[in-house]
Amino acid sequence: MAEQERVGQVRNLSDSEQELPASKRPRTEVINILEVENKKFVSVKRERKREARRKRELEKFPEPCSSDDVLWKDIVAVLGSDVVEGLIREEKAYDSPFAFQQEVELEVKVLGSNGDGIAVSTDSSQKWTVIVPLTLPNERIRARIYRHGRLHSLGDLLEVITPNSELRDSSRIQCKYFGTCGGCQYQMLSYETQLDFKRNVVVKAFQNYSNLSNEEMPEVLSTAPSPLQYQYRTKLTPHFEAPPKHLRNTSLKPPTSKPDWLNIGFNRVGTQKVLDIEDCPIATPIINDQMKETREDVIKKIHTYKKGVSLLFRDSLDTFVDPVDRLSDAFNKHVCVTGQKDMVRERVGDWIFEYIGGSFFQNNNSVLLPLTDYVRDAIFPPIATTPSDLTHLVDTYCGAGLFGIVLSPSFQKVAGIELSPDSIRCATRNAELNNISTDKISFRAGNAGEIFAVVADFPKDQTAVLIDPPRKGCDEFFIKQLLEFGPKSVVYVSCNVHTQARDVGQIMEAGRTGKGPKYILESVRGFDLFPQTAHVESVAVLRRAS
Ligand SMILES: C[S@@+](CC[C@H](N)C(=O)[O-])C[C@H]1O[C@@H](n2cnc3c(N)ncnc32)[C@H](O)[C@@H]1O
Repeated sequence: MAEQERVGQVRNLSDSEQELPASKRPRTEVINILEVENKKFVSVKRERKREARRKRELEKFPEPCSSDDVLWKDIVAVLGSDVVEGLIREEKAYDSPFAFQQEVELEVKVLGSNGDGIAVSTDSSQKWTVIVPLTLPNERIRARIYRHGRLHSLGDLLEVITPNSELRDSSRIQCKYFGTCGGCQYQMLSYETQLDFKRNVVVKAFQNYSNLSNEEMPEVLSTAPSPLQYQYRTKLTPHFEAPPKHLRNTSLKPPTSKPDWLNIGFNRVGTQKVLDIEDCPIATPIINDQMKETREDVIKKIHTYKKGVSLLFRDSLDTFVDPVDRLSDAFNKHVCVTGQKDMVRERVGDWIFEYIGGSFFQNNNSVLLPLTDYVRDAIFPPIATTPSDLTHLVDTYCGAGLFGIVLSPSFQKVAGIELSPDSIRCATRNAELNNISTDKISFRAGNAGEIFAVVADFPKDQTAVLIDPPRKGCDEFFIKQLLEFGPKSVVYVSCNVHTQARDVGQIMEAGRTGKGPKYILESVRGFDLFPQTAHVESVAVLRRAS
C-alpha cells in the first residue's frame, strides 16, 4: 500500500496477534502526514550520512602493500603525480566522468602489478583511469563500467577493438574458461612475455616500497621460469554455495544431473560469483580426475548441504612404506588427497615430505628443486670472491621444513620455526624420514622472531637466515630480533614482493642509520610458481657488509 494511502488509518490487533510477544506484534499506530514527511526527511538524512560514510571510506588511504595500495601506485604512475595531486586538491578524486554501466572505448596504457590493464580515458575532459582485466598495453578496447574508486573506475572487457598483436595470441589459450574464470590472467601471452611482466612487478615493488637508493638496489634479475607451465598446480580449492532453502531437504530425491543454479568452481573475473568449472588445465592430471568424481558426488548429495563448501584437492604420492623404499610403486604413484586432515606426500628431488592436507606446502612441485637450488647457490655463491664459511642455517616460517631439510647437507646445524604446531610435527617427522639426525636439525612451534633467542649460540658470522613469511611479510618484532642477531647472510623468499620490498628496505635502512648491521642487497629475482597467472614470488639475498 502506498505511504499516502495509509495515512490516518488505525487498525486494531486481531486476537491471535494480541497473543504474540510485544516485540513480534505488528504496528498499529496512526500514521499521519507529519510522520510520513518526517520519515522522508529521516531517510534522506540517512542516505546522505551513508554517502558521507562511503566517501570517508574511499578517502582513507589503502593499507600499505595491500592490492588496493599497489593499484593506487600504478594509477599515480599512469596519471602522473601532478595530475593526481591537482585532482585531489580540487576534490575531484571521486568524480568519475563515467556513469554506472556506461560503455566506453579506451586505450590501455600499462599492465598493472595486479595483472589488469590500466586504460586512461581520452574523450573526457577529466583524466581518469579505468582498470580492465584481460587487456594489454597499447590495445584499444570497449569496456562496461561497473564500479568507481579514487581516480579510477573498474570495467568489464566487452571487446578488444585493436589487439596488441605483438603480445596477444589467442591460439595460446589452453583453457575453455579463460576470460570468464578469475584464476588466470595471462594465457594469451607467450611464456617469455609473462616472465618479463613479472620482472617488471618486482622492479616496481622495490621502487615503490623499499626506499632504497639506486646505488643500494641491484638490477632485478630475469624471472626464473617454472619447468611446467600447465598441469603444475598440486592444490586446488574449488567451492560451491548451499542450495536455496526450499531445496535443502535430505528427504528430496537426488538430482540426476547438475541443477542450473549449482556452480562448483572458482570466482568469475572481477566478481564473487562462482563459475562452474569441470577441469583446470593448470592443475595436475590426478587433481582433474578426482575433481570430476567429486563433482558427481556433490551433485548427487547437493540437497543435504546446509552451507557452502570449499573443496580440497591435493596431488600426493601414495603411502610411503616405513622404512621408505624409494623404488616402491607407492613412491611414484600419484593419488589425490581431499581431506583437510589427511596426510599428503611429496618428493622434491630425492627428499620426501609429508604434510597435512589443510596446511601450507608450496603448490608447484616442478619448481621446488630449482628454487631450493637457487637459494643454496645464493647462500654459497658458486663463483664467490671470498669462500663462504657459513655453517648454520635458521629456517624461519619453515612450514613442513622444505628449505631446512633440502639445504641441510650444506650446514652443520639447522634450526626451524613455524607458527603451526601441526606443520612442526610434520617438519620433525620429515627430518626423520630423510635420515637427518636430531643433533643436526631441530624444529619448534612459535612466532618466528622467537627463534633468535633459541639460536643465540649460533655463530652469527657463520649463520644464514632464511625468511619465508606469509603474504603480510615480517612484523616489527621479527625484524628487530633479526637485526640484533645480525646473521652473515639473509635470504628472503616471498609470495608478496611488495611486503618483501618493504621489509628488505627496513633491514637496509637500519644499517644506513646505524640502528643495525649494514647489509648489501646482493640480488633480487622473481620466481614463477604460478604460470598463466599474474602472481610472482621473489627471492632477495642480503649479505652483511662486515
Ligand atoms: C609462505 S609459508 C612458507 C612455508 C615453508 N617455508 C615452505 O616453503 O613450505 C609461510 C609459513 O609461515 C607460517 N607463519 C605465519 N605466521 C607466522 C609467524 N608469525 N611465525 C612463524 N610462522 C608463521 C605459516 O603457517 C606458513 O607455514
